[in-house]
This record gives sequence, structure tokens and C-alpha cells, in this order.
Amino acid sequence: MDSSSEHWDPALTRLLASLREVQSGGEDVAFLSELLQSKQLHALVQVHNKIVAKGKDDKFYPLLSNAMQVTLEVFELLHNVVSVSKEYGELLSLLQKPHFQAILCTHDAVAQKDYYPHLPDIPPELDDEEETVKIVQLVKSDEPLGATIKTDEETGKIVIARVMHGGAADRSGLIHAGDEVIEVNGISVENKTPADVLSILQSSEGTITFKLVPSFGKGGSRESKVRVRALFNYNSSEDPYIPCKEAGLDFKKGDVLHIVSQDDAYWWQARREGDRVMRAGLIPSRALQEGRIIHERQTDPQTLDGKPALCSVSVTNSDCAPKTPCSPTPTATALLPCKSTPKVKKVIYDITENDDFDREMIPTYEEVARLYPRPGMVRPIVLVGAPGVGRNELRRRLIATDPEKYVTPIPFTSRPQKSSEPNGKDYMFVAREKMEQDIADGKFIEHGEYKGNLYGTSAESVETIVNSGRVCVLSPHWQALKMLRTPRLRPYIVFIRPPSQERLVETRTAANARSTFDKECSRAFTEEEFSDIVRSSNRINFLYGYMFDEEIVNEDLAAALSQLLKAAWRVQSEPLWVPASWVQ
Ligand SMILES: Nc1ncnc2c1ncn2[C@@H]1O[C@H](COP(=O)(O)OP(=O)(O)OP(=O)(O)O)[C@@H](O)[C@H]1O
Repeated sequence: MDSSSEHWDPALTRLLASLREVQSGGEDVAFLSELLQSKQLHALVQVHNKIVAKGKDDKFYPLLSNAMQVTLEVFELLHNVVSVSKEYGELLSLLQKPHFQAILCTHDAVAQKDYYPHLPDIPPELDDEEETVKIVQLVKSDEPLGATIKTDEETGKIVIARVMHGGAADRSGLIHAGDEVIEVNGISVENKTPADVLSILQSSEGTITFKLVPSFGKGGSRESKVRVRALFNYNSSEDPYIPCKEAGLDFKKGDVLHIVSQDDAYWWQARREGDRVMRAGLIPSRALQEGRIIHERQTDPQTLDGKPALCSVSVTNSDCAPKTPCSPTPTATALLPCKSTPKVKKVIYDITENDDFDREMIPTYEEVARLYPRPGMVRPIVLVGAPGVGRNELRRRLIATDPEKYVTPIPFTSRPQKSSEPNGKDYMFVAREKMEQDIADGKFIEHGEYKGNLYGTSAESVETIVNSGRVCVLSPHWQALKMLRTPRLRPYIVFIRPPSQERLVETRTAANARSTFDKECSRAFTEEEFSDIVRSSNRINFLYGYMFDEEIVNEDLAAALSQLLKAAWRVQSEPLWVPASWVQ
């Protein structure tokens, strides 16, 4: 040992001293002695000691793995109070800086262990010669172990079935899927069932010691980055087939889930985006869920009628099944506002396309990605809902809050231009042949015919508004949704839902609302029309619910408008989840 060895770690020094006492051993001892004296090992031990010393007070695992999500929540809070003080504004602009957000994203990537190198699998031959056993000791706490066990079908041995990402077992880095369990707390698990092993685990206190035969090449799987939007509700406690109920992750339709592992064909591991829990939970895979829905549809066609079924789309109203349309195919929608003063509806759409297309859509998961707002390019805001629910009223009110900013496209028409009508004010006048050709070429997001003339809204007019830095607001017929929801237009779709029928009648009667089913808009809604609004709203939700970014219940107009304004602000300022194909 040279003079620098004075500050060596006492444990290393002791080990070296005892090595010197070993007389035999020849080359092996010399090698070990050289290794123990190497500067690299010395440095490593020092680092280790420092971490251990510091770790007595600090926790070295991250408190959360979604700092960016938390920041977004802070954005929302700050937006509401930004006018109150200069400091809030400063904080908001600091949090919006790309460098700051990059740090948070990096933090989250580290917290989610998105840094493992891809090491080649250890060749299985190495294992043939001798069986390696590892002893893993974990301190028992309130937190579940985060691993499931099963009996291997071929060998009959107890093996680790899966390790939940972010759970205690995963964080230990010592237990991997496929590891064979030999003993738990000194008790052999030979010929025991998984339930027996579970009861050993449950009854043990303090530390739990596993003796495991490691499975090579399976450990440390990197977390996937896939995010999906759930298109159905899931309650693991009602799922008789989940391998481990405690490991299940419940979610609601519309929740964004981070799929951390798709290793198992039937059971994915996921976290709810925004949750602060690091441990992932089990959810049915897309294939499993699709299979279940198809099976349910075949064995119980009633589920198509909206009866809530296990793991299936939950629909609140059974009257509105696609197979039993509750109202005739809607044929009319107003393109122009129907003001309180009686006014003839100028445009009647006759969309002959049927809506069968999406009936076969199997609602499982939609892959999503964050779309960051780009200055000067705001996504169009689309208000959809049942005819008469109040889409146009809300659109008008939104535009009235800032007519320079919120704009609606000018419709095209093939009807003759009157001398008093400047082209491009209320309508863009075009020849019928040209309009027919453009419709055939898919250039219109919606169109219809009224009294022998064509009317419609072109996709290009929407894009012109978007590119001008203003916010395009549309309230199309719901059947236009399929044309609208494209990577080109990237709309933010708000579903305007009626309140309960009772409240619908009360609010509309109190406001002297005019029926949009009456071409003159000269009378109140009838009871039957109110029922139609509620029924077709449920039907639209059943068919197209997976497309909606947000839902607003139009009960109190002022409250609905305020929610719409918040949505409009979010679209302009926050990264939002959209179909992944829109971002790539
Ligand atoms: N929350 C509300 N409370 C009271 N009245 C309302 C409310 N929302 C809308 N209305 C009134 O209901 C009537 C219909 O609204 P609106 O014209 O916006 O319906 P719409 O969804 O555009 O229907 P359509 O597509 O058939 O034209 C209008 O008289 C409107 O002022």
C-alpha cells in the first residue's frame, strides 16, 4: 500500500490485511489483492459510502414521476389568478420556458427509469453448468410488493409472473419476471400453490427474504412511452379474469393512461397520467378488450343497446342504441344563428350519408400524444351536439366575447347573388358545378341542399382562419365529425350535452328559447322535441364519444360559456392530448 492508502475505507483495509494472512491461493489471491487496491474500486467505495451516509436523511427515489403534469396543473391554477398579481404572471412565464420544461421532462424520464441501457441477453449456455441463486431481502412496509407469482405450467414451479413497474420489487432492481422462487423466509415453496406462498408473505413481519433462481435476459425492461386514451370504463374489482385484483388499475372513459409495459399479450401495465403513484397497475390489453367486446356483442346483442356491460362502453341511456335509432336520421341543422327574434332558417342540410360506419368501431384505446400549442396557430374549436341543444347560441356568445379573435367561416353557396349582397360578407358565392366538384373532391367539411341551392363550409376556409392566428369556431352537424377530425384540421371537439330533461324544459322555458325544429324559429320547443334532444344526444355520444375532447352540459348558459372560454384558453396555451398520428 502506498501513502495514498492512508485514507482508505476501513473495511477495505481490513480485507486486505486478512488477505495477506492467506498463505495459499496463488494467482487468485494476488488478483483479488490487486483488485482491492485499485484506485477505481477505492473511488467507487467512497461514492457508495457517501450515498449511504446521505441516504440516512434523504430518500433517493423520486417523489413523483410526473413533474411536468403537475406543472400543467399549476398552469391551470395560475391562469385563473394571473391578473391578480405580477408575480403570478412571472411564475407562469417561467414555467412556460422550454428550458424549464425540458428539465422537468428529463426529471420524469429519470424517475420513470427511462435510461436503462439495452444490454444483450446473457447466453443461456452459461446457466447450464451451474445454477445461480440470488438471495433478495426486502423490508416489508404498507406498500404492496408490486409483483405477482404463478405456477409455471411446464415445470410446476413457482415463478414471478410479473413485476409492476415502479413498485417496490421493481425499484429494488433485484426481482424480475420469470425468476423461480425457491424459498420465502427460509420456507421451501416446493409443491406449494401461489396462494400458499401468498399466505407466507402475508404472515411475515419485518423483512422478507426470497431465494430465487434468476431468469436471464428478462430483467430491467425499459418503460414504454406509449400513452393511450381509454375509450371505456374499467373496474378491476368487477373483472373475474384479472390475474391479481390488487394489482388492477381502474380508469374511466377519457382517462389518459401511460402504458409502461406491453410484455404480456393480455395484461398491460399502466399508470393513469397525472397520478402521483409510481407503481403501475394491470389493465386489459387492446387485444383482450377487443375480444371481450366482440364476444359480448355476439352473445348479448343487448350490450349494443347501451346496457352497461363488464369492461364495455358504458352508456347512460339505453334508448339510443345504434341498432334502434331513436329519431329519424337528422336532416336539418342551422348554419346561421337563429336569433331570439323569429327568423327563417336559411340553410337546411340533408346529409344523406348514413352513420353506420362507426357502429363497428371497437372502443378500446386510442394512442395519443401531446400537441404543443404553436403561436399564431390555434386548433379550430368544434361544438357538436344534438340539434336544438344550444351549440349555435354558445358559438355566438363565445364570438361576442372577442369578435377579433373568435371567428366562424363564411359559408359557400351556389344560390344566385343578390345585388345588395357583397361576395364574402354573409356568403361566398360559387357556381353550382364548381361547388359540386369541390364536394366530390372532399373539400367541404359539411354541405347540404336547400330549395335547390347548395350550401356548405369548406375545409380551406377553416384553415385560412387558423393560419391567420385567429380561433376558428364551428358548430357543424354532428355527422360532419368524420370529415372534420383529421390530422389536417386537428379540431378540439367539445360535446354540448343537454341537462336532464326536467332541467332542459325549465331552463329553455324560462329563457323563452325558440325551437330550432321550426323553420321560422317562431315557437317554443315541444315536449317531444325536448325528448328528442336528450335521446339524440345520448346516441351521438354513443357513436362518437371517443372523438370528444371535452363535454359541456348546457344547463345554465353563463356557466356553459365560462367553461367554453376556459376550454378555448387551454387550446391556445396548453399542450393537449391528440391522436398520436396528428403529431408524428
Ligand atoms: N342554456 C340555455 N338556457 C336557455 N336557453 C338556451 C340555452 N342554450 C340555448 N338556448 C336557447 O335554445 C334555442 C336553441 O339554441 P341553438 O339555436 O343554439 O341550438 P342549436 O344547438 O344550434 O340547434 P340547431 O342545430 O337545431 O340550430 C335558442 O333559442 C337558444 O337561445
